[in-house]
Amino acid sequence: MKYVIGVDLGTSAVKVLLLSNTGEVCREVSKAYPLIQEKAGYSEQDPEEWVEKTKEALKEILAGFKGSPADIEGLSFSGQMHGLVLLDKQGNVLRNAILWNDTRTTKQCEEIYSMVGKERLLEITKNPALEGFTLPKLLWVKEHERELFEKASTFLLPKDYLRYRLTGKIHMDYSDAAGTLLLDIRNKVWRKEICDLLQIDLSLCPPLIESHDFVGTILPDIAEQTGLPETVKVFAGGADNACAAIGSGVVKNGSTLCSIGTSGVVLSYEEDGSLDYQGKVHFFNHGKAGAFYTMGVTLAAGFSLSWFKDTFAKGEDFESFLEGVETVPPGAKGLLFTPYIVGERTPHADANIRGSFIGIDSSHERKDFIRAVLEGITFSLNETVELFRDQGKEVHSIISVGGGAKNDTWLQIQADIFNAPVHKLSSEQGPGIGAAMLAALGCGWYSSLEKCAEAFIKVEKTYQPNKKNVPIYRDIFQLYQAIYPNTKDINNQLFGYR
Ligand SMILES: Nc1ncnc2c1ncn2[C@@H]1O[C@H](COP(=O)(O)OP(=O)(O)O)[C@@H](O)[C@H]1O
Ligand SMILES: O=C(CO)[C@@H](O)[C@H](O)COP(=O)(O)O
Repeated sequence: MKYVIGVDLGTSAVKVLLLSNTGEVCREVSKAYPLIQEKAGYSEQDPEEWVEKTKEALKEILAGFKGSPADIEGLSFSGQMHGLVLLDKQGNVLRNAILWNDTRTTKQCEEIYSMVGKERLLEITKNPALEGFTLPKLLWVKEHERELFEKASTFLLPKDYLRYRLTGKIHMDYSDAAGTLLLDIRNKVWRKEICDLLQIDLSLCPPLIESHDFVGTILPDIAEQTGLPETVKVFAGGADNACAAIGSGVVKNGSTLCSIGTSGVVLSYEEDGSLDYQGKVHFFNHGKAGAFYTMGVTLAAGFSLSWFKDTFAKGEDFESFLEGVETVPPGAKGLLFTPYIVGERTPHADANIRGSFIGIDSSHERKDFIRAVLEGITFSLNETVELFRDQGKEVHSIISVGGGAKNDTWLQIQADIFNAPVHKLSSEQGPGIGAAMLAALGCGWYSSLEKCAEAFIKVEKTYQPNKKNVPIYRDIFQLYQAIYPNTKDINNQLFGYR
């Protein structure tokens, strides 16, 4: 038996999976790290934490592994997207990473539009300027931390930095580079035109590679610290959403994915880069070479639930926290929640908007609030499902992955609100499985990701939409949609008090 490892560098934790060549998940270890939120709108992490926690997780995987370490052939990565890691000439980290859910860069997004032009930006990158993307973060550091910026020799995204520390090699793969706003996504080159207009030195952009490309073997000291053999081949890996697509079999036309991690995304496969969504949804390179995907993003999906738990039920585990939500009727007895607790992306690209509970009644109990949070997150994701349907995409069924796919009631709520069967896979770790599949492809075990998907991906259970609940949720969704326009102005006025 041969094995591969998938490392998913998430926002809440790094999750390391060991899979056999038949796609069985043999070992799984997760190590959490904190967010650093210095003020409202800021979100950072210390890259050293990613490295330390990954080494700990790998060591634990190896310690409990019954087979021979020499049979572990390959390793690849999936990573939270967009986060800016700045390195100096010696490869040292210059500051904390500024993450995808950090929204301090509204001014820099305006600067991008005024220097590059909205139309031109869309033409090259197929995406609008959003606070979460990497280029606005680079501009923020250039403006606010000039001295530090001048020391920068290259920038990386989170999993690229981790790969660099494990192999000593500096690269970025296309699926993650697509989220920087510097990549011409159809021609797969860094765009000098954007760099020049914004006075960013093109040499800051690292060499580009495909997600399944071989990068090198792991460094001897990493092998020694983790127990991995020095022969393990490392492959580039991809953006976590591209990897979640691979790990759920979204590698061909007509398949849709819902991934609920810290963020939440609804994602659809695109064969080529020709369709024009006018920037209403994100449009990125897939981890499958030559393909693309479109997706809408809820900034605080799982994060809304964990925020509510940590604030009002600190220390409780998710299982006991979610107990009883299945007894609350759809609509949480007239209680609605919007998950805009760190701003929003799809369909409202608005860094200032904040969340609401609407309809609080003295009869409401804790479980009603929790149900309202689950429903609100799902309504937000349904905005993207509806956007896809409006563009003529058929959403026949949806594969659900990520931490949010651990709970039965939530999966049923997804089927009822999306009005489509929802498939739960044998492992909810879509991004980690996708990373392992890239390693399996790189090792030459399979001739294509499609062939690998046939072996690695198994549907465990399907949740059919409940005929009674679908029309109830359809009506409540319209009320949910009315909250954004009615709270936008109030939130703008509250901004100064945050
Ligand atoms: N048992 C559970 N039931 C429902 N949701 C859960 C459960 N455990 C974790 N989650 C949700 O999953 C999220 C983490 O998912 P994960 O895919 O690990 O995120 P990330 O990749 O961003 O680190 C948490 O924020 C939480 O809301
Ligand atoms: O910003 C995006 C996608 O554009 C996020 O989806 C990040 O990629 C973080 O992912 P999770 O940690 O929530 O999986």
